[in-house]
Amino acid sequence: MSLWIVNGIVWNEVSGEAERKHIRIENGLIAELADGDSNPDTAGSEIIDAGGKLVAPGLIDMHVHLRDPGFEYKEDIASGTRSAAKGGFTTIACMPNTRPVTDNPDTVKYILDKAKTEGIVKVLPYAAITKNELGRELTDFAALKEAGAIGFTDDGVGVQNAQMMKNAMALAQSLGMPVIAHCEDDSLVEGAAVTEGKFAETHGLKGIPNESEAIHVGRDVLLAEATGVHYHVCHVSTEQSVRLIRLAKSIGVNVTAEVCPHHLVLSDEDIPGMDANWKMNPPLRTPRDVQAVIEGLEDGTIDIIVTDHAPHSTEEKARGMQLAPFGIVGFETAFPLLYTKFVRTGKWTLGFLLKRMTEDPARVFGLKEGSLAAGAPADITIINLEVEREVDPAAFASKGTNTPFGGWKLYGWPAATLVDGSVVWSE
Ligand SMILES: NC(=O)N[C@@H](CC(=O)O)C(=O)O
Ligand SMILES: [Zn+2]
Ligand SMILES: [Zn+2]
Repeated sequence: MSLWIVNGIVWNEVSGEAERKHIRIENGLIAELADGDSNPDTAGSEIIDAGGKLVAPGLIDMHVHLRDPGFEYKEDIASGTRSAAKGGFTTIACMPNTRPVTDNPDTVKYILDKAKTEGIVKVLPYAAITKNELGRELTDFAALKEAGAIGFTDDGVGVQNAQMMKNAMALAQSLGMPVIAHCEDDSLVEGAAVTEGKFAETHGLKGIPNESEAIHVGRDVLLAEATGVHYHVCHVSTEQSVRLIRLAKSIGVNVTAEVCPHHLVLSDEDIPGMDANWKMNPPLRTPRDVQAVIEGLEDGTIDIIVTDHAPHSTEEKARGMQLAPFGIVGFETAFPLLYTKFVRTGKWTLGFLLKRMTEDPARVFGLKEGSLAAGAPADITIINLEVEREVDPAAFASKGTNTPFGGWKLYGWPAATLVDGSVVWSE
């Protein structure tokens, strides 16, 4: 049976304007975008009336933590994909810092199987670069690719040894797979919880310096140049990293990069006190860094936006700034935050924001999703741009409530999410 989404507002990249359209879906694929003034023949079809809401390609998040297997008290594939769908995401790529670490084909298969039975959005697993993410021994890249892994990363920790990273890149390159890097030199961090900057100074804390991230970016773009691999930088947070990626791109290195909403809207000077809901890795940086990552995203140095959704339990986060684990949840605030802070204020067009969360991640990782073109999978998010609501962590679909954005008043709330033409979530 066909499905019509009528009276939706669709962003037209060519004209740079929003237009009213009716969308026909057949067999889980986009079949047709009809003019909003036309009167389509919907007889015998199912109909969703978007009622003037935005109809966007389903959002794509290439950096998330589903915590399954092993840390299901923080999140699992059922709760994590529900949280994603509620945030408007239809494809998510999950990190391998699970228990066991996703460093073996069985764990990749477990994630894919469970996503099929209990997940409600598309789940793409990454596999670890090194066994147990310990940085000592490479995993079996060929077997992990065969099992369904889409790339290799030790997210959560940096690969400390340059030769290990070079070997990983050469092997990934030979298999046509990307290497995705959490950039952090352990010797420069040593137990610090927040960035070097005003907050650390005021509270007499040791800070995490910008170089701890950028030194890996610099090393790795050289190794990417030498090996030719597609090298993707995780959660860019510093001015120095942006500068290095910009230079590497200018000389043709095959490098791409991502940034998180929190690094675009918050600096260390916004941290209200010793509250671990403001603790994540990389940490909130200085206002100067925030400006640099915004500019990097705007000029294309940074390709995509990801949430780095990193749920932890209330008990873990209650251990305080110094002892609590790093990470904040992100699915259910990402779009409203960026829409409210950058689009409603006139800094970005709606098209710019949508592209960085749909078409660009699809391009960078070679996915067929991320577009409303005829023939594309009917992964769709219907978003209410006009209603203001308060962020209520207690109402999250995620098991995690660890967010610094509780109580923020935002616009741009998803109203319904479709995957392959089926409604998987609606308010
Ligand atoms: N970002 C975080 O602060 N934490 C992530 C790890 C990571 O993304 O490096 C986690 O797994 O909790
Ligand atoms: Zn990371
Ligand atoms: Zn992460």
